[in-house]
Amino acid sequence: MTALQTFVLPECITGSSADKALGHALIKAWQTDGIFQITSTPDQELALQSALQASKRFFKMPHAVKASCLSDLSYSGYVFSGEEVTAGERDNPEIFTVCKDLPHTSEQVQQGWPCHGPAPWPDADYKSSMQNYMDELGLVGEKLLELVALGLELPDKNTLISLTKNGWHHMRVLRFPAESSSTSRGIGAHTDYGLLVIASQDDVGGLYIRPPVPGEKRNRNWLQSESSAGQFEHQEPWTFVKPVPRVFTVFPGDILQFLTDGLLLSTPHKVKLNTRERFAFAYFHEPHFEAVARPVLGSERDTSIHYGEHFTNMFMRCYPERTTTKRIHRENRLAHIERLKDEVFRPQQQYPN
Ligand SMILES: O=C(O)CCC(=O)C(=O)O
Ligand SMILES: [Fe+2]
Repeated sequence: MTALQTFVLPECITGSSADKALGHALIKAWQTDGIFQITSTPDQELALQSALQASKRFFKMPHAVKASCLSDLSYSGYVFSGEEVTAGERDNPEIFTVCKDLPHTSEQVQQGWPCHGPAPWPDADYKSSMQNYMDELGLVGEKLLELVALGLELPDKNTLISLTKNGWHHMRVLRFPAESSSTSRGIGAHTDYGLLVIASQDDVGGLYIRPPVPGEKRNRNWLQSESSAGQFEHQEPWTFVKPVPRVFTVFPGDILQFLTDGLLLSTPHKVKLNTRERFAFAYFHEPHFEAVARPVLGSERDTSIHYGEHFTNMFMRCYPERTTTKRIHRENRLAHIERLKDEVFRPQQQYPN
């Protein structure tokens, strides 16, 4: 394939004909390539470089210090190389995950909601550089969702961002070791769980994505019985995502596939190790924990995904042995999800007239 298509985001989205044309172009790029690039602004680039330097400092810390950045309340924190498994095989990056950073005093943490808690930062400097970068990407995510709504010709350009107010956005910072004589596996083929994946990488290279293939059946990864982990791993086509300075790459996650009834597909991707260590960021722009997503296209409009349940299921599936998962089981924290779903789906009370 030639270079990926690259777009520049406008200052703000008004719904103008230029915005609509851009929205259509983004949709078309995803439907043909599975991914596109966005040119970053100088502020975004500064935030990225600061987060990258801070992350390199973090990963150089002694293993015991990194391993102590762990929480049994939230999935934020350190993931050691080999802890994550995709389709039964160990993946090789070490990772720092940042989920919503909620103080012990917040209502949901006090009540014991699953996945809710403070992020176990190694220090204040790492926290501020990561939060600053995530805030920049949050603005990119919101603009993209407005453009996507316009590109899908939804009657209201706010349809998708109505799901993401106080969204459960999260981020993975990944350090991949250089390949060795025993392995070149980075991460096995998978799809990501949410609406949008906004990724950036250094100059080393290793990410591959699978473009849409006409007639190919794609799994619905949000269903227990249709995990996309490991699918197509050894089957072409895969597109190498060439490192390009000063761009983000963007592709759809599972929830966008669900919302669009498969018009947009959650892009499968995998990572191969290279001859040098590699750093990458994967930012996930997500619905609010309590949001209920229903398809905006297609004939299945009355099906739904409760986002908090989906996130919790996916992380429990990914980290069955993590202390966070064990505490969810031990304290029956899933009962909170059941209660939230009951509140949404309980039939309206009938009053005699
Ligand atoms: O290494 C990358 O570029 C992507 C990482 C990834 O797929 C993930 O963290 O889910
Ligand atoms: Fe991923």
